Amino acid sequence: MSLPYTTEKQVAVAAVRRACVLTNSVFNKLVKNETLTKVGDYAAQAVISSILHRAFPEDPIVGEEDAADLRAESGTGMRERIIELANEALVGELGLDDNVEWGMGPGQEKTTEELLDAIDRGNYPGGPSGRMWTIDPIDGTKGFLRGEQYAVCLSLIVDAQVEIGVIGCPNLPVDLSKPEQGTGCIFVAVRGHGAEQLTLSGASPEPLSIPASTSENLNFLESVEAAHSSHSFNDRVSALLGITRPPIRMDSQAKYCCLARGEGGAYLRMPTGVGYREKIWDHAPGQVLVEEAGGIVTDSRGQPLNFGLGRTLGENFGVIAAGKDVHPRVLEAVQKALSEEKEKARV
Ligand SMILES: Nc1ncnc2c1ncn2[C@@H]1O[C@H](COP(=O)(O)O)[C@@H](O)[C@H]1OP(=O)(O)O
Ligand SMILES: [Mg+2]
Ligand SMILES: [Mg+2]
Ligand SMILES: [Mg+2]
Repeated sequence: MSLPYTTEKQVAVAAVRRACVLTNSVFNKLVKNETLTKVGDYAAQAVISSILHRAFPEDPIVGEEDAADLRAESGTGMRERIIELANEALVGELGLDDNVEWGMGPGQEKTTEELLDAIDRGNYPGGPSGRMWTIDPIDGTKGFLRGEQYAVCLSLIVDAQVEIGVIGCPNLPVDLSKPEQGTGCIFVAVRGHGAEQLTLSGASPEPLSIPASTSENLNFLESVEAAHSSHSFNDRVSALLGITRPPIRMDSQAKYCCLARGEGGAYLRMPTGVGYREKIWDHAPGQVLVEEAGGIVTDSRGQPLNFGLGRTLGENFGVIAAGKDVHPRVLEAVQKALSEEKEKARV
């Protein structure tokens, strides 16, 4: 029997690989010299959306970016730059089995209008039923611009359940403890069929599973940006758990990837203020990856993340991702820290 979603998985990995080549070249050509933010985000969404559309023309897409500003822009050459970069990524030879037999070999150059439309195809509002893809072309834009961690993130959601997650991390060491081994990995999970790490060229799959953990070898993975998740809350939870090791801070869903391969031990993301709603593209690929590596992903109340409510996670409050043995302990400590905060606010 063939594995489910074989074509979807191949197309998704091919799309993420091409987008990673693109974002790498955007960084080297543009970001290093001038701060041209958003070029990589637009171009990568155009590439991934074009590849998905060729393979699955009926599938709707929930993408982070839209092309409204880009259509209105004139005189800066930004739009031309994006079109050129996207076309380079679409037609370039990647030198691997780029699935020509699936109709997925290098594509044809596209017109400006076609690529702007491809970006705008990410405007699907989401919802509880049917198939949809989520794209975060560059997750962790702040990390990308700093030359640190970022991720190209793609998922397939079917009836509100994440079935496939693919996360490309061009700057992530193959092994955090052995930086000399080089950087660049792609993480892939198919629901019910495990999680694996590939090289950036899509080769050498290694199965992933989260090892058992104790407080001694536990430390939190958390955002670099204090505005995106509360560092002080994590410090309190660490203290309650007797964790002495400092947190591992990194941008993007690379945190889910590290967790899935046994680095860190828990990813805790608590909101910093009222009002921000987490986006489905920021968590869908990470959720299936961690679950397929044997972990648990919930919000801070222990509720599953709800991917069927539209473009955001709705009422889900915070995220706790951890191995099976660690998750209940973190959840309990989070509850304790939350009730301490409430108590403090009362007096
Ligand atoms: N106030 C906020 N709270 C939580 N996440 C946020 C907030 N503002 C932006 N984000 C999102 O957090 C993600 C990055 O998380 P991290 O800091 O862990 O790498 C980005 O997708 C970013 O979205 P955006 O790209 O729209 O800025
Ligand atoms: Mg993001
Ligand atoms: Mg993004
Ligand atoms: Mg963004």
